Amino acid sequence: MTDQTTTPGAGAASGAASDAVSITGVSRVFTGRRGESTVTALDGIDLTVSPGEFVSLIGPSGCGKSTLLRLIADLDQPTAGEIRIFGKTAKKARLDQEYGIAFQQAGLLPWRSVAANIELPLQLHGMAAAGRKARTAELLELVGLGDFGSKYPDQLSGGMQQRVAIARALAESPNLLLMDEPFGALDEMTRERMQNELVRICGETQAAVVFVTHSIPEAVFLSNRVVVMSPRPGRIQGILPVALGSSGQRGEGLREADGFFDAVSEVRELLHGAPAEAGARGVENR
Ligand SMILES: Nc1ncnc2c1ncn2[C@@H]1O[C@H](COP(=O)(O)OP(=O)(O)OP(=O)(O)O)[C@@H](O)[C@H]1O
Repeated sequence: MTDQTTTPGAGAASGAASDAVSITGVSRVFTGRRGESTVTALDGIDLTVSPGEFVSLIGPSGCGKSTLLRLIADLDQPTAGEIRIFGKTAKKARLDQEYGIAFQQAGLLPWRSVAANIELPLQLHGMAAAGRKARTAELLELVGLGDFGSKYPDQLSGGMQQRVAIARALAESPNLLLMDEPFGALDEMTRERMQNELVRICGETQAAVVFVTHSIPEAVFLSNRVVVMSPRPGRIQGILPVALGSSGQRGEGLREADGFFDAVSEVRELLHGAPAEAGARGVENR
């Protein structure tokens, strides 16, 4: 994870191959079935994410956070503009498995053991059994589930299931993780524990992360930069660098630190700078 005192990648998108993600002039307009109604979900988005950088997207419900993540993941295509991942088109990056994805629902296969869930992408891409076994053991340790490989998803708590999903997303050592509210369904205590875990994992893997959340403290705790989006049409309202130290310095104590509260307030103020009509509905202050 990069030091937050520098803000790598801040400013206009460069499109350089060295950027983990480069988004230039991206818009997404959804058109109704008969072409009569249109929704401009995103308008003129410019953003770069540097290798190893943790960037959160936050904003009112419906401002286009998930749409932006889906465009990066090549699950949808922009109406205008360009997206590059490590210099590749979104499609090429998807085919080359440049990133891992984790969503709110862990999405595990209930009939496969924890280890078999984690090794699925490796199996699909033809890795030999011995290599898969070794890599899976490594990943289980990384997410703190060393003793749970033979269990089945329904024998695990929600937080443990989410850790399995993260391990699976990391299976092929991607340099980029795309996460859409991965902790949204967890209780507050589990959620904070998972945030601590994610900070540690990112420190160890040095993966860049684009993370969608509704929680301001979660965004501040995890991120090098917080991208605040405005209500429809989704635009970037502002980008806040979070100077709270490297992953090693982001422990439990940070949640009580003055700098943490200050950053939370700054994000809140940026959010409230959004047009008052839509307010910041759908954003949690906890
Ligand atoms: N496939 C689609 N067809 C039509 N409209 C869509 C489609 N996907 C998203 N939208 C619209 O685009 C806008 C942005 O949606 P999106 O899900 O990206 O918002 P969000 O910020 O992730 O919301 P939330 O915080 O509630 O999850 C919304 O108005 C939504 O209704």
